[in-house]
Amino acid sequence: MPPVSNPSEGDTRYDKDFQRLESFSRSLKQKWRISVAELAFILSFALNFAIGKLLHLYSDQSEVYNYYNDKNNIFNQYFVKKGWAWTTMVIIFFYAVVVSRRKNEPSQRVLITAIARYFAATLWWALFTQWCFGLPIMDRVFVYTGGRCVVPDGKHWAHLFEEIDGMFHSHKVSSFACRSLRGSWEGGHDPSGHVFLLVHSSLYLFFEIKPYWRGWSQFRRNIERLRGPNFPAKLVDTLNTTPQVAAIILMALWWFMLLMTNMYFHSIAEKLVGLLFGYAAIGVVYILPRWL
Ligand SMILES: CCCCCCCCCCCCCCCC(=O)SCCNC(=O)CCNC(=O)[C@H](O)C(C)(C)COP(=O)(O)OP(=O)(O)OC[C@H]1O[C@@H](n2cnc3c(N)ncnc32)[C@H](O)[C@@H]1OP(=O)(O)O
Repeated sequence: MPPVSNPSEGDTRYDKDFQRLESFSRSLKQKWRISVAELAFILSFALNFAIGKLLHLYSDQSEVYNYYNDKNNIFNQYFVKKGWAWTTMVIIFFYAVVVSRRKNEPSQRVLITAIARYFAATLWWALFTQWCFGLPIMDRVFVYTGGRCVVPDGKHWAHLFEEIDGMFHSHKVSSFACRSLRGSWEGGHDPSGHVFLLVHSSLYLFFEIKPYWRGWSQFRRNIERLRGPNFPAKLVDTLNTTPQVAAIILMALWWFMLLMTNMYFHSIAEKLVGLLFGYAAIGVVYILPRWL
């Protein structure tokens, strides 16, 4: 029979651990102005990176190269590749519910600050992945480090391409345009757009929904209400009382897709650069103001 521990001894140990955790949480808040939950979520992307690498190294090849890291998989093509549109839809839905539930309180201030933060996050996403006074930042990093778009036939775009050894090279077209021309993106350091987008979007959603979070037990109660008949009506009801559910589902998908990217695509350095750019704007928008 296993030894039975004295319950009061267990309680004391539990109390001590709890006190330690509380004092860690206090000092984290005082020194770094972030909570344990925020730190855990921020670090979860580094953990994702480590798990992806370990799976890549130690799993069976058939598990590493699976449906979810095929470029044409549904989640990549319809979700990640349109990732900011999904994030936008979820946040609009979230604030629509929040505002509709604040019956007697004015919502103007809440909305104005939420819209300002949304535009700041959108601006950073656009500058990094779409356009930054010409090439987006991720493509600029690539061409500044010696990268080129190489196509077999670039005669029609002579002002953009230079012919070298029968192939056409350009450092003026974006990765998106290069892909459309069926060219290859060669040389240079190519920061991972996927890592950036998935981290940036998850952190943005996390920091937006966090002030409205009522704890896991409330969340569990609302989810448990989904059981039984008439699921669609109950789902609508749950989304109305707990709009965080929509954001959490999207964040779970982003975490999973990030794991696939970490398992299969890009070099370690390229993923780390994507991760740092993903952290950057969120740090400026949500954490930096706490020091002002
Ligand atoms: C309160 C709030 C109020 C709000 C009030 C709003 C008011 C309303 C105003 C509206 C204001 C407008 C706001 C804009 C509204 C939008 O949001 S509309 C815009 C919609 N567009 C999007 O969302 C686009 C999102 N996509 C992107 O940003 C870029 O495509 C990406 C994903 C960053 C590009 O990354 P990339 O260069 O493909 O990434 P990279 O990691 O380098 O990948 C390399 C390769 O590996 C593959 N790969 C990497 N990881 C994976 C993986 N996990 N699985 C499979 N393949 C993978 C990639 O597919 C890629 O392959 P190729 O496609 O090149 O063959």
